[in-house]
Amino acid sequence: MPDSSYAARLGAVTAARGRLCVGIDPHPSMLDAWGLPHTAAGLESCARGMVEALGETVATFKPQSALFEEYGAAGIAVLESVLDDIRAAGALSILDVKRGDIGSTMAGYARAYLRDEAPLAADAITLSPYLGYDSLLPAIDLAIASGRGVYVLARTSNPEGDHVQLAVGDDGRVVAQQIVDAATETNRRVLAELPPEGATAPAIGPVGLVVGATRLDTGVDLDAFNGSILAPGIGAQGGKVTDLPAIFGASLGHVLPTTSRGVMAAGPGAEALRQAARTQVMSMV
Ligand SMILES: O=C(O)c1cc(=O)[nH]c(=O)n1[C@@H]1O[C@H](COP(=O)(O)O)[C@@H](O)[C@H]1O
Repeated sequence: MPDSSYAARLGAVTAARGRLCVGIDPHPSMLDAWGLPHTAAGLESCARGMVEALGETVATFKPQSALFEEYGAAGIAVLESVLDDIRAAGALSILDVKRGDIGSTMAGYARAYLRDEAPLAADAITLSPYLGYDSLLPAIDLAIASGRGVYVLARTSNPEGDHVQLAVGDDGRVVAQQIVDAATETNRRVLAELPPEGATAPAIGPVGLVVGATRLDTGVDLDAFNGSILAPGIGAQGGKVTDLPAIFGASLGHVLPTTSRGVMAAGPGAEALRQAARTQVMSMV
């Protein structure tokens, strides 16, 4: 089990390395660009090459599970190696699996990714709340118990999400705001139960949110939110690091700006990848 909470480890690694989260999305088109075959061996060169080039400078990596799963057992084996590489490099892994299920089987997904002995154990995973925020509780509870984190989709980067996420509920709040408020409440409960540690106590809880960086007006109020915010959509989807202050305002300090193809497209050369990551970080200041 990790020796401290996800929030504490995230705080330490981002303080040392900055907040950029680099996605590992080995699309077939990315393998083509890197001159690699569409095989598990090509996948391995690409995905592990990303961590080899950036593992000691980037704080968090977000491998996208489907792009490994498409190679079957061999792809899953590569994903396990990538998660090990991230750990060995002193970075944190946010495995993008977007899981969401009824409670009883949600517990199975939780064991698959959030249990110490799990071959695919990550520091955090992404979750989809479409079956109801409370259906995610088995994963949230296991994450809390095992010093891990979760990121719940609230306001996604794609335009097709609007009709669900901006639908207005009985109490006048849009669905995305209900997710933000539910996550805030979970974090408040967890933080209230922590022993008083004074200045060393983490200021944020284990439940993060995904809020895309592709629009200036997210339609949700994040001011009271007390968790980490994953902000994908930078680069290939049109989001810009320079827009983050306008999008996130007072919550900016909790944001992990996230890009996958925006860095990967510079590969396969390690120095070119490092330069692409540096360029993203420099435009954040
Ligand atoms: O949960 C995610 O990571 C995610 C949520 C979202 O709203 N939008 C979004 O793009 N993502 C993921 O973030 C990554 C974006 O990749 P790029 O567009 O190449 O930077 C992909 O793995 C997406 O699945």
